[in-house]
Amino acid sequence: MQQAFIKQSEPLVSMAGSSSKMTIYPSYFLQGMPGTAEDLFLRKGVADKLLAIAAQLPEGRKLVLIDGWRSLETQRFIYTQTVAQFRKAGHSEEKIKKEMPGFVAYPSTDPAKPAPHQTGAAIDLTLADEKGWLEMGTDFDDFTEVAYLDYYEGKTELSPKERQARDNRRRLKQLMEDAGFTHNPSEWWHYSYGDRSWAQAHHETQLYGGIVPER
Ligand SMILES: C[C@@H](N)C(=O)N[C@H](C)C(=O)O
Ligand SMILES: [Zn+2]
Repeated sequence: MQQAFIKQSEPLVSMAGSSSKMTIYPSYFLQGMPGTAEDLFLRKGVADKLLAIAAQLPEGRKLVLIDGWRSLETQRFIYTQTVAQFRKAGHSEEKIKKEMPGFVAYPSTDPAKPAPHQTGAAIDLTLADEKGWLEMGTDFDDFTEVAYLDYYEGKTELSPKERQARDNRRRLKQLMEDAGFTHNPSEWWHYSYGDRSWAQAHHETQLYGGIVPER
């Protein structure tokens, strides 16, 4: 029997031009991936939370939204491409199996067990100021341990650039967690509100299921 997600009827809304303190950088569209659009969509409730975070940012600071709702086609493409990259880099099949769930979720055709971005409740994002994206220590989608959210925590010998990255990751985490989002320990850029990992972290019921309009 299909699980009833209590906010499943909530619409996806466009984030393009939604706030002067928020920009979109639809990375997968810009990389020419299949199933992408030159816009970024999120569940209305998730979008409202991000708009509230953006509104409280200091002058000159912005949120940069990199990816939100993701089609099955795009999730499949990223998954397949990343497995191929890991194999090319010489990673063992055991290492790939262990690391993939943290870096790229398995593409699901079951709306009751969706990959996080298929729900429209997961967001990849960063912070920017007048000079550009803030230092975070790695690029977006750098699938190495340096991207782990806590990578710089507990390290005593940090360069000035690494200290900046640690502090900026902390800033983003604080903003997101204060608004009720949950983080992905493997990726400093990935947060969610209302999907399965959020439900597990908050001892709540998952609010949103997948939106899988494709074959
Ligand atoms: C692919 C990356 N940007 C991402 O979103 N990873 C998480 C784990 C996902 O695919 O849900
Ligand atoms: Zn993500």
